[in-house]
Amino acid sequence: MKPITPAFPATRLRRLRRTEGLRAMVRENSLSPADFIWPVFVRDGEGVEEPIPSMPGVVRRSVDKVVQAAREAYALGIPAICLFPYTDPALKTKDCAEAWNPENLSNRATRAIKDAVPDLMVMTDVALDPYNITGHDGYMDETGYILNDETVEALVKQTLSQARAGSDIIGPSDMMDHRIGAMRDALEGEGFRNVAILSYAAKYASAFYGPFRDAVGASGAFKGDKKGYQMDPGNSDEAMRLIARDLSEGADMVMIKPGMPYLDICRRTKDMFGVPTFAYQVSGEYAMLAGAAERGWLDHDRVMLESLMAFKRAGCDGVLTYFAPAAARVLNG
Ligand SMILES: NCc1[nH]cc(CCC(=O)O)c1CC(=O)O
Repeated sequence: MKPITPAFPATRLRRLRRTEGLRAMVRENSLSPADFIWPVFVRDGEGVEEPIPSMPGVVRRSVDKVVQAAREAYALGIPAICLFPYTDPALKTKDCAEAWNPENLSNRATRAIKDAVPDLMVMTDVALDPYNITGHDGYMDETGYILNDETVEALVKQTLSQARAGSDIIGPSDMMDHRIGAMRDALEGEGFRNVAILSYAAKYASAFYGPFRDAVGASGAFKGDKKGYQMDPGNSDEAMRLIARDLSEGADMVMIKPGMPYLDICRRTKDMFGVPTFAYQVSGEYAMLAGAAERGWLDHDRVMLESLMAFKRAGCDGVLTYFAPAAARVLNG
């Protein structure tokens, strides 16, 4: 694009900024509740909503409360909810078998939501960390290396158990090589032709996940970092290779994560591939904004909407955000 800008005063760019009406007419991007996927933390019990101190305004919900949240999301026009289980430490094992237990929290919540609000899309997370005694996303050998192919086998079992429970969208967040191809084959093999995969394709080894690890109870046992499988924050070309690879293995949509510090990657992805592109505004991003707003240092609703608009401007079709219900409420007036 080559803008034509005659000399002043023929051009006064402020003319179109004068009133709200003019600004609305020429606004290039818009936000709507349909842009959001709402990540929700699930725990056991009944009637429970337990605050997460590092994420002001976010709670862990028992399954009945998750169903209530799902009804609320649907009424607000949010198309999808994404489930993250807080697993009882007693259920964490070396083989992570709870990950594919048909009766695990994630599967119970999926069935309950699909039963109560069938038109709300349920997205489920594939990775071993909520079930792993090490807190890592995959199996570890004696040297501390995260094993790829053995982990992919487990992820396939987890994927199938989520599909059987009724998950509409599988979200692999593990960053193992070839998991998308393996999951796609397994889904086709079991007749789950229309289960979509939203791949966490470019997921960085980020310090912004801290509050999330508290929220799912993965912080305790976790030692070290995830740099051996998640991406180096210095890389951008590698993100394009990962996205190309995941698309070629059968991902329907791709995600960049975290969001705000990686908007350049979102834009590159959209320009290069033109596929449905999502970003995850992660727990640490939420904590920065919500925490500052709580102290009165930032205007909560304004920074929320501005940060979400940035994703649309960067080319994203949608964003996973803990602000989803609050933003939808503001947008719906
Ligand atoms: N598979 C783990 C997973 N899935 C989503 C998040 C982070 C989400 C957030 O911070 O909001 C993480 C954390 C991690 O990789 O350690």
